Amino acid sequence: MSERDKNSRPSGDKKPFKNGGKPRFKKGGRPDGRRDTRPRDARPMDSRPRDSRPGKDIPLTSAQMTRQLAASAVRNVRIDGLPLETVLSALPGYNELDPRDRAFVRLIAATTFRRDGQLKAVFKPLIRKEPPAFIRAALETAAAQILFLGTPPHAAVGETVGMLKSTKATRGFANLANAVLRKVVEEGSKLAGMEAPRANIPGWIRGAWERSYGRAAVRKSSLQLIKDPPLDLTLKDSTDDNTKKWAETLGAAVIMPGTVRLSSIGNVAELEGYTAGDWWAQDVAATLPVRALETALGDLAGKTALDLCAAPGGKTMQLAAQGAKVTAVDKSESRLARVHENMARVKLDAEIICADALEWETDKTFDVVLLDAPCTATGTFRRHPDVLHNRTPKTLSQLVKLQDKLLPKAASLVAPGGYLVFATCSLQPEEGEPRIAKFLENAPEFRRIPGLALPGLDAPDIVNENGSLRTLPYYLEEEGGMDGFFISVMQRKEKE
Ligand SMILES: C[S@@+](CC[C@H](N)C(=O)[O-])C[C@H]1O[C@@H](n2cnc3c(N)ncnc32)[C@H](O)[C@@H]1O
Repeated sequence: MSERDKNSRPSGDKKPFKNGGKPRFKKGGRPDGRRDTRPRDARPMDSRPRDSRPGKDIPLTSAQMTRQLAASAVRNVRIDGLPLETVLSALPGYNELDPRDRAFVRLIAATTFRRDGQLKAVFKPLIRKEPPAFIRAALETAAAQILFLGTPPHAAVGETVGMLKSTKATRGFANLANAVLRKVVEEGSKLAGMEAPRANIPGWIRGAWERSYGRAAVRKSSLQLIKDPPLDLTLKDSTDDNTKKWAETLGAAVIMPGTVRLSSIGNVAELEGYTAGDWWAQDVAATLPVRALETALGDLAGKTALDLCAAPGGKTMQLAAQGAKVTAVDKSESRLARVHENMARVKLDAEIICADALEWETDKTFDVVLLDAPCTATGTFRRHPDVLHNRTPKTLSQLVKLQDKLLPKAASLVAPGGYLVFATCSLQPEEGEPRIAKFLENAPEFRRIPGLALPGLDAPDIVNENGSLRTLPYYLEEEGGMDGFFISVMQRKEKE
C-alpha cells in the first residue's frame, strides 16, 4: 500500500461499513486529519463509497464505472443535499466519460429519483436489514435500469455486482446484491406496479401539496414526474408569425405566442437557431412572470427593469428582448457567467452585477423590479427530479426567511407607480401566498394587481383566489405539463 493510500485509510477500523457507510473521519475533516475549509459544494466528491480501500481495488470496466457513478450520484444527492448536476460534475471520472455515457449515468440517477416510492416498494419485501447508503443506491439504480429503462436484466445485474466486487469495501455486499437483484428481475414489475406514482413524491412534500391543491391535482402531477420532460424554447421575437415559423422549422408545437415545445430535450446546442441566438431554453411556466408584467404595463420597451436574482438569465433575456433597459443582479459568479454567455449568444444587452441583493446599494429606482427568488425549486421536478430528494423542511424554512428579507429589499428599489413581481419555481405553499401577505402587512404603499390574463395560454385555473398566478405540473397535461410556479404582481402607489 502506498503512503497516500495508508493516509487515506481511516485508522483502526477493518470492517467495511461498520458505521453505516458514513465517512470515518470527523465531519468537515479530511482523511489526513486536516480540516477542509472549503465550502461544502466546492469540495471534491469521491465516486467510491467513502471508506473504500483503493489499494485493494480491481480496475472497473467502463460499464461498471457508469453504474458506480450513478450509484454514487444518488447517494451523494441524498446525503449532501446538493443538485444532481453539481454532484455529477464533481464525481471523479464523470467529466471524462463520452457524452453518451454521461447521459446514461444522468438518466439512471434521474430515473431512480423519479421512481423513488416505487423502488422503495420493490425493495421492502426483499431486504431485511437496511444496507449502507451506497449499497442501497447501487441496488436502486440497478432496479431502475431493469424496471424502467429497458436495460437487459443480465447487464444491469452483472455490471452492478461486478462493480461491487471490484472494491474491497463493497465486495462483502456483492452476493447480497446478486440475490436481491435476481428477485427484482422476477418480481420487481409486479411490486412496482402495485405502488401508485404519487408515492414517488416524498411524504412531507406530497402532504403539503395535497392540502393545498387537492389529491386529484397531486395524482395528475405525479404522472408528469415519471415521464421524460419536453423542451420549451422562448423565442427572441415572440410574434405569432415567428412562432409559427420556428414551430415548423424545428418540428415543434406552439404552446403560446413566443414559446414552442419539442417532445424531448436532446442536445439543445445542435438545434437550428441556437448559435444564431434566435431562442433560449425556458419552461413555459418560467416565462409567465415577465408575461404577467407585460400584461400589467402594456409595453416594456424603454422601461428600466431590475432582475434581482437573475442567473442563469432566462428572465433577463425576456425583459431585454421586450426592449427594457435591464440591470441583472445575482450573487453567484459562476451562474452569472452563464448570463454573460446567454446574453452574448442571443445578442441582447444588460448591465450585469455580481452582488448579494441584500447588501447591494444603488441610488436608482426602477420602473419594474422582478424578484425570482431563491426557493426549493420543487416546481421544476419534471426536469430535476432530484429536487424532491435534496430538500428538507429545514431548507424550506431557511429559504422562506431569505424570501422575507429579499422582498422588502426588492420593493425599496421600485419607483413610485412602478411594478414589483415576486416569483418562485416552487410548489411549496409557504413559498407563495404567505410571503406576499406578510410583505403587504408592512408595505401599505403596494397593492396587488390581480387576475392578469395571459393571452394564448390554454391552462385554466391559473389565477388563484388572491389574484396571484399558480401553475401546477399537470397543466398542459397532454403536451407534457409545465413547471409549478407562483407569481404575484404588485404596484407601488404614485404618491405616498
Ligand atoms: C431561481 S434562480 C433565478 C433564475 C433566473 N431568474 C432565471 O430566470 O434564469 C435564483 C437565483 O438567486 C440567486 N441568489 C440567491 N440568493 C441571492 C442573494 N442573496 N442575492 C443575489 N442573488 C441571490 C442564486 O444565485 C440563483 O441564481
